[in-house]
Amino acid sequence: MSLKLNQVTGGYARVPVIKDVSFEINPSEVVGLIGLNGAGKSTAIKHILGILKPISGEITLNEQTMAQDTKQFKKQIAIMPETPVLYSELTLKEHLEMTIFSYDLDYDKAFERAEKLLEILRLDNKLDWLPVNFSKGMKQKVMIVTAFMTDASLFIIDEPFTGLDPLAVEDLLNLIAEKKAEGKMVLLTTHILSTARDAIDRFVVLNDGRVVSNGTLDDIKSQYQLTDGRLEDLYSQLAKRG
Ligand SMILES: Nc1ncnc2c1ncn2[C@@H]1O[C@H](COP(=O)(O)OP(=O)(O)OP(=O)(O)O)[C@@H](O)[C@H]1O
Repeated sequence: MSLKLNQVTGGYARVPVIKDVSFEINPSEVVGLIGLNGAGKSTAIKHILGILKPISGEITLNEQTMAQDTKQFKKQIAIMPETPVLYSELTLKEHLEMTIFSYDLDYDKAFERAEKLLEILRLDNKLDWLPVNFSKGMKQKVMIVTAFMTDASLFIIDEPFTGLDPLAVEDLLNLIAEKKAEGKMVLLTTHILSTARDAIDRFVVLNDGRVVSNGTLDDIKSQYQLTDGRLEDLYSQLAKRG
């Protein structure tokens, strides 16, 4: 089981935004995709999800490309998007059911998993609520539930920490650790390195659409000579390198 990006160049309307991007994620690995605003993180994710097609290069998940079996490929990926995607006319329960149907999950087992997640995230008495009733953080929590109730092999979690309260951040970090222990792969993008650093096994640093580093925290610290241990200082170095 692995996700592999092999020399992927791609972008919008055939204008390259990510260039020659290669990295992989292995089972039980949490990879942090990091970089400045506009570095190409979301664009890379859109290629993995098949929303954008590479101009060149290849993406495989568990040795298969999306073109080989689109439905199977997509079923193996769960996404917690940066901006929650909720349907205004569907209740929380109906969102859970939509996930069950789109991932072809066993209804009872998946619903049981979802109920446990709702309890952890303190949303368990809100099954009949509509999105209009949810706060920003609650909407993000719904996205956590719909991602983590699946049996995907790759979990993509895009900038999750900004709208969540400290308890929910801790809950999410615990859920990520659980997935890792189950042998799943996690791709996490965030600017909040102080929160994420202990959860991340390997950092893939993008700058201007290219991978400029791929390594552990210690590798990154030594590459960028972050002597006082502040990982955030990486950003000013990236800005200088432009
Ligand atoms: N829909 C789009 N059409 C054209 N260009 C886009 C589109 N979305 C993003 N871009 C461009 O692609 C580049 C990379 O953007 P991307 O959203 O991938 O960056 P990011 O690393 O995710 O940034 P952030 O940290 O701000 O979320 C930027 O130059 C941006 O202007």
